[in-house]
Amino acid sequence: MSTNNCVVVNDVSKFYGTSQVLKNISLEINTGEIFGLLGPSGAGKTTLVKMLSGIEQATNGSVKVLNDLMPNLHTMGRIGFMAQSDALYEELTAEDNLDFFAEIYGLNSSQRSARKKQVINLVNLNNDINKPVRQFSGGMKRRLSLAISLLHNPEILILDEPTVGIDPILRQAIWDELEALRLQNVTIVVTTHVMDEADKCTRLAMIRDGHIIAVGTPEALKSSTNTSSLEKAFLQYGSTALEV
Ligand SMILES: Nc1ncnc2c1ncn2[C@@H]1O[C@H](COP(=O)(O)OP(=O)(O)OP(=O)(O)O)[C@@H](O)[C@H]1O
Repeated sequence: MSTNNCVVVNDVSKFYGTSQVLKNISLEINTGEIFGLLGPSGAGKTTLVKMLSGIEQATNGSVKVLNDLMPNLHTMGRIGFMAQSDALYEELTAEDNLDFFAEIYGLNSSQRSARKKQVINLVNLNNDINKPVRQFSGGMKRRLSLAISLLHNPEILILDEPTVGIDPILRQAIWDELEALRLQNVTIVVTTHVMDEADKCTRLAMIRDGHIIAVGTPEALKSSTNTSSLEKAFLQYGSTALEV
Protein backbone atom coordinates (compact mmCIF):
# COMPACT_ATOMS: atom_id res chain seq x y z
CA MET A 1 0.00 0.00 0.00
CA SER A 2 1.37 3.40 -0.89
CA THR A 3 1.68 5.85 2.02
CA ASN A 4 -0.24 8.31 -0.13
CA ASN A 5 -3.41 6.25 0.34
CA CYS A 6 -5.68 8.03 2.74
CA VAL A 7 -8.53 5.54 2.29
CA VAL A 8 -8.25 1.90 1.26
CA VAL A 9 -11.43 -0.08 0.74
CA ASN A 10 -10.73 -3.75 0.17
CA ASP A 11 -13.38 -6.09 -1.25
CA VAL A 12 -16.20 -4.62 0.83
CA SER A 13 -19.74 -5.95 0.76
CA LYS A 14 -22.66 -4.76 2.82
CA PHE A 15 -25.90 -6.57 3.53
CA TYR A 16 -28.98 -5.17 5.23
CA GLY A 17 -30.76 -8.38 6.16
CA THR A 18 -30.75 -10.43 2.98
CA SER A 19 -30.46 -7.39 0.72
CA GLN A 20 -26.93 -6.75 -0.58
CA VAL A 21 -26.38 -3.04 -1.17
CA LEU A 22 -22.59 -3.01 -1.77
CA LYS A 23 -20.89 -5.70 -3.82
CA ASN A 24 -17.13 -6.32 -3.59
CA ILE A 25 -16.06 -2.69 -3.56
CA SER A 26 -12.32 -1.99 -3.73
CA LEU A 27 -11.07 1.56 -3.87
CA GLU A 28 -8.04 3.67 -2.99
CA ILE A 29 -8.30 7.38 -2.33
CA ASN A 30 -5.12 9.45 -2.21
CA THR A 31 -4.27 12.15 0.28
CA GLY A 32 -5.22 15.58 -1.01
CA GLU A 33 -7.66 14.61 -3.71
CA ILE A 34 -11.31 15.47 -4.17
CA PHE A 35 -12.76 12.05 -4.79
CA GLY A 36 -16.33 11.89 -6.09
CA LEU A 37 -18.80 9.03 -5.74
CA LEU A 38 -21.23 9.41 -8.60
CA GLY A 39 -24.34 7.30 -9.03
CA PRO A 40 -28.12 7.31 -9.12
CA SER A 41 -30.35 7.21 -6.10
CA GLY A 42 -30.07 3.90 -4.24
CA ALA A 43 -26.72 2.98 -5.82
CA GLY A 44 -25.04 2.67 -2.41
CA LYS A 45 -23.11 5.96 -2.13
CA THR A 46 -24.38 6.86 1.34
CA THR A 47 -23.77 3.36 2.65
CA LEU A 48 -20.18 3.55 1.41
CA VAL A 49 -19.43 6.98 2.91
CA LYS A 50 -20.94 5.90 6.22
CA MET A 51 -18.39 3.07 6.26
CA LEU A 52 -15.55 5.46 5.50
CA SER A 53 -16.77 7.64 8.38
CA GLY A 54 -16.99 4.70 10.79
CA ILE A 55 -20.76 4.95 11.24
CA GLU A 56 -21.53 1.67 9.45
CA GLN A 57 -19.50 -1.51 9.40
CA ALA A 58 -18.78 -3.67 6.37
CA THR A 59 -20.36 -7.13 6.36
CA ASN A 60 -17.30 -8.47 4.50
CA GLY A 61 -13.99 -6.89 3.57
CA SER A 62 -12.12 -4.04 5.22
CA VAL A 63 -11.99 -0.24 5.24
CA LYS A 64 -8.78 1.53 6.28
CA VAL A 65 -8.68 5.28 6.86
CA LEU A 66 -5.36 6.97 7.66
CA ASN A 67 -3.92 3.47 8.08
CA ASP A 68 -6.43 2.44 10.74
CA LEU A 69 -9.06 -0.23 10.29
CA MET A 70 -12.50 1.33 10.56
CA PRO A 71 -14.51 1.81 12.65
CA ASN A 72 -11.95 3.44 14.93
CA LEU A 73 -12.93 6.12 17.43
CA HIS A 74 -9.62 7.99 17.31
CA THR A 75 -9.64 8.11 13.51
CA MET A 76 -13.23 9.28 13.52
CA GLY A 77 -11.99 12.40 15.32
CA ARG A 78 -9.77 13.17 12.30
CA ILE A 79 -12.73 13.01 9.92
CA GLY A 80 -15.36 15.65 9.23
CA PHE A 81 -18.60 14.03 8.12
CA MET A 82 -21.59 15.86 6.69
CA ALA A 83 -24.52 13.48 6.49
CA GLN A 84 -27.31 13.71 3.96
CA SER A 85 -29.89 14.53 6.59
CA ASP A 86 -28.84 17.34 8.88
CA ALA A 87 -28.08 16.28 12.45
CA LEU A 88 -28.85 19.63 14.06
CA TYR A 89 -30.59 20.73 17.24
CA GLU A 90 -33.59 22.60 15.90
CA GLU A 91 -34.44 24.43 19.12
CA LEU A 92 -30.90 25.77 19.54
CA THR A 93 -29.43 28.70 17.64
CA ALA A 94 -26.81 28.12 14.95
CA GLU A 95 -24.16 29.38 17.35
CA ASP A 96 -25.28 27.00 20.10
CA ASN A 97 -25.13 24.14 17.63
CA LEU A 98 -21.57 25.13 16.71
CA ASP A 99 -20.62 25.37 20.40
CA PHE A 100 -22.13 21.97 21.09
CA PHE A 101 -20.07 20.29 18.36
CA ALA A 102 -16.94 22.29 19.22
CA GLU A 103 -17.25 20.84 22.73
CA ILE A 104 -17.57 17.31 21.33
CA TYR A 105 -14.49 17.86 19.16
CA GLY A 106 -12.62 19.14 22.23
CA LEU A 107 -11.77 22.59 20.87
CA ASN A 108 -10.57 24.99 23.57
CA SER A 109 -12.23 28.39 23.88
CA SER A 110 -9.66 30.37 21.86
CA GLN A 111 -9.60 27.82 19.02
CA ARG A 112 -13.35 27.74 19.17
CA SER A 113 -14.11 31.39 18.55
CA ALA A 114 -11.60 31.65 15.69
CA ARG A 115 -12.82 28.49 13.98
CA LYS A 116 -16.47 29.43 14.47
CA LYS A 117 -15.86 32.74 12.72
CA GLN A 118 -14.03 31.08 9.83
CA VAL A 119 -16.59 28.37 9.16
CA ILE A 120 -19.58 30.67 9.52
CA ASN A 121 -17.99 33.13 7.10
CA LEU A 122 -17.35 30.35 4.68
CA VAL A 123 -20.98 29.26 4.52
CA ASN A 124 -22.23 32.83 4.66
CA LEU A 125 -24.41 32.50 7.75
CA ASN A 126 -23.00 35.51 9.63
CA ASN A 127 -26.36 37.23 9.85
CA ASP A 128 -28.24 34.18 11.05
CA ILE A 129 -26.00 32.87 13.79
CA ASN A 130 -28.40 33.83 16.58
CA LYS A 131 -31.52 32.36 15.00
CA PRO A 132 -32.92 29.03 16.14
CA VAL A 133 -32.26 26.38 13.52
CA ARG A 134 -35.98 25.58 13.22
CA GLN A 135 -36.33 28.93 11.42
CA PHE A 136 -33.67 27.94 8.85
CA SER A 137 -34.43 26.94 5.26
CA GLY A 138 -33.20 23.57 4.00
CA GLY A 139 -30.22 25.22 2.29
CA MET A 140 -29.27 27.12 5.46
CA LYS A 141 -29.32 23.87 7.43
CA ARG A 142 -27.03 22.27 4.81
CA ARG A 143 -24.66 25.21 5.15
CA LEU A 144 -24.62 24.97 8.94
CA SER A 145 -23.97 21.21 8.71
CA LEU A 146 -21.04 21.90 6.42
CA ALA A 147 -19.69 24.50 8.85
CA ILE A 148 -19.91 21.97 11.70
CA SER A 149 -18.10 19.28 9.70
CA LEU A 150 -15.18 21.71 9.22
CA LEU A 151 -14.95 22.98 12.81
CA HIS A 152 -12.12 20.72 13.99
CA ASN A 153 -9.91 21.13 10.88
CA PRO A 154 -10.38 17.52 9.77
CA GLU A 155 -7.76 15.77 7.66
CA ILE A 156 -10.52 14.06 5.71
CA LEU A 157 -13.80 15.63 4.83
CA ILE A 158 -16.62 13.29 3.82
CA LEU A 159 -19.63 15.05 2.35
CA ASP A 160 -22.86 13.29 1.42
CA GLU A 161 -24.56 15.46 -1.22
CA PRO A 162 -23.37 18.71 0.35
CA THR A 163 -24.90 21.15 -2.10
CA VAL A 164 -28.48 19.87 -2.29
CA GLY A 165 -30.80 22.85 -1.78
CA ILE A 166 -27.97 25.37 -2.10
CA ASP A 167 -28.18 28.14 -4.68
CA PRO A 168 -25.67 28.25 -7.57
CA ILE A 169 -23.62 31.17 -6.20
CA LEU A 170 -23.07 29.59 -2.81
CA ARG A 171 -22.56 26.21 -4.44
CA GLN A 172 -19.68 27.72 -6.40
CA ALA A 173 -18.29 29.30 -3.20
CA ILE A 174 -18.40 25.92 -1.47
CA TRP A 175 -16.60 24.23 -4.35
CA ASP A 176 -13.98 26.99 -4.29
CA GLU A 177 -13.47 26.28 -0.61
CA LEU A 178 -13.20 22.53 -1.23
CA GLU A 179 -10.51 23.29 -3.78
CA ALA A 180 -8.70 25.53 -1.25
CA LEU A 181 -8.88 22.75 1.36
CA ARG A 182 -7.53 20.26 -1.16
CA LEU A 183 -4.55 22.54 -1.76
CA GLN A 184 -3.92 22.36 1.99
CA ASN A 185 -3.76 18.55 1.57
CA VAL A 186 -7.19 17.84 3.05
CA THR A 187 -8.68 14.74 1.43
CA ILE A 188 -12.28 15.21 0.35
CA VAL A 189 -14.79 12.50 -0.49
CA VAL A 190 -18.05 13.76 -1.91
CA THR A 191 -21.17 12.00 -3.15
CA THR A 192 -23.22 13.56 -5.88
CA HIS A 193 -25.57 12.90 -8.73
CA VAL A 194 -24.85 16.32 -10.22
CA MET A 195 -22.64 15.90 -13.29
CA ASP A 196 -21.08 19.37 -13.27
CA GLU A 197 -19.97 18.79 -9.66
CA ALA A 198 -18.55 15.39 -10.58
CA ASP A 199 -16.53 17.17 -13.28
CA LYS A 200 -14.81 19.23 -10.56
CA CYS A 201 -13.45 16.15 -8.75
CA THR A 202 -9.85 15.06 -9.22
CA ARG A 203 -11.07 11.45 -9.58
CA LEU A 204 -14.40 9.71 -9.53
CA ALA A 205 -15.90 6.30 -8.88
CA MET A 206 -19.09 5.61 -10.77
CA ILE A 207 -21.43 3.42 -8.71
CA ARG A 208 -24.46 1.51 -9.86
CA ASP A 209 -26.48 -1.14 -8.03
CA GLY A 210 -23.78 -1.49 -5.36
CA HIS A 211 -20.98 -2.04 -7.92
CA ILE A 212 -18.18 0.29 -8.95
CA ILE A 213 -18.46 0.39 -12.71
CA ALA A 214 -15.56 2.78 -13.40
CA VAL A 215 -12.86 4.82 -11.62
CA GLY A 216 -10.73 7.60 -13.06
CA THR A 217 -10.32 11.30 -13.65
CA PRO A 218 -13.37 12.95 -15.27
CA GLU A 219 -11.31 13.47 -18.43
CA ALA A 220 -10.14 9.85 -18.57
CA LEU A 221 -13.67 8.53 -18.00
CA LYS A 222 -14.95 10.65 -20.87
CA SER A 223 -12.09 9.94 -23.25
CA SER A 224 -12.04 6.18 -22.68
CA THR A 225 -15.74 6.01 -23.57
CA ASN A 226 -15.29 8.51 -26.38
CA THR A 227 -18.06 10.68 -24.89
CA SER A 228 -18.36 14.40 -24.28
CA SER A 229 -20.04 14.27 -20.86
CA LEU A 230 -19.86 12.25 -17.65
CA GLU A 231 -23.55 11.47 -18.04
CA LYS A 232 -22.91 9.75 -21.37
CA ALA A 233 -19.81 8.05 -19.97
CA PHE A 234 -21.87 6.75 -17.03
CA LEU A 235 -24.49 5.30 -19.36
CA GLN A 236 -21.83 3.66 -21.45
CA TYR A 237 -20.03 2.12 -18.47
CA GLY A 238 -23.42 1.02 -17.12
CA SER A 239 -24.35 -0.80 -20.28
CA THR A 240 -20.92 -2.45 -20.48
CA ALA A 241 -21.29 -3.57 -16.86
CA LEU A 242 -24.66 -5.10 -17.69
CA GLU A 243 -23.13 -7.13 -20.50
CA VAL A 244 -20.39 -8.55 -18.25
N1 LIG B 1 -30.47 0.96 7.15
C1 LIG B 1 -30.87 0.36 6.01
N2 LIG B 1 -31.62 -0.77 6.05
C2 LIG B 1 -31.99 -1.38 4.91
N3 LIG B 1 -31.71 -0.94 3.67
C3 LIG B 1 -30.97 0.19 3.57
C4 LIG B 1 -30.52 0.90 4.74
N4 LIG B 1 -29.81 1.97 4.32
C5 LIG B 1 -29.84 1.94 2.96
N5 LIG B 1 -30.52 0.87 2.53
C6 LIG B 1 -30.73 0.50 1.11
O1 LIG B 1 -29.46 0.39 0.51
C7 LIG B 1 -29.50 0.84 -0.84
C8 LIG B 1 -28.43 1.90 -1.05
O2 LIG B 1 -28.82 3.06 -0.31
P1 LIG B 1 -27.89 4.35 -0.21
O3 LIG B 1 -28.58 5.32 0.69
O4 LIG B 1 -26.52 3.93 0.16
O5 LIG B 1 -27.91 4.86 -1.72
P2 LIG B 1 -27.45 6.26 -2.32
O6 LIG B 1 -26.67 5.95 -3.54
O7 LIG B 1 -26.77 7.07 -1.28
O8 LIG B 1 -28.84 6.93 -2.72
P3 LIG B 1 -29.28 8.51 -2.63
O9 LIG B 1 -28.53 9.20 -3.73
O10 LIG B 1 -30.75 8.47 -2.89
O11 LIG B 1 -28.93 8.98 -1.28
C9 LIG B 1 -30.92 1.33 -1.10
O12 LIG B 1 -31.63 0.31 -1.75
C10 LIG B 1 -31.47 1.57 0.30
O13 LIG B 1 -32.85 1.35 0.34
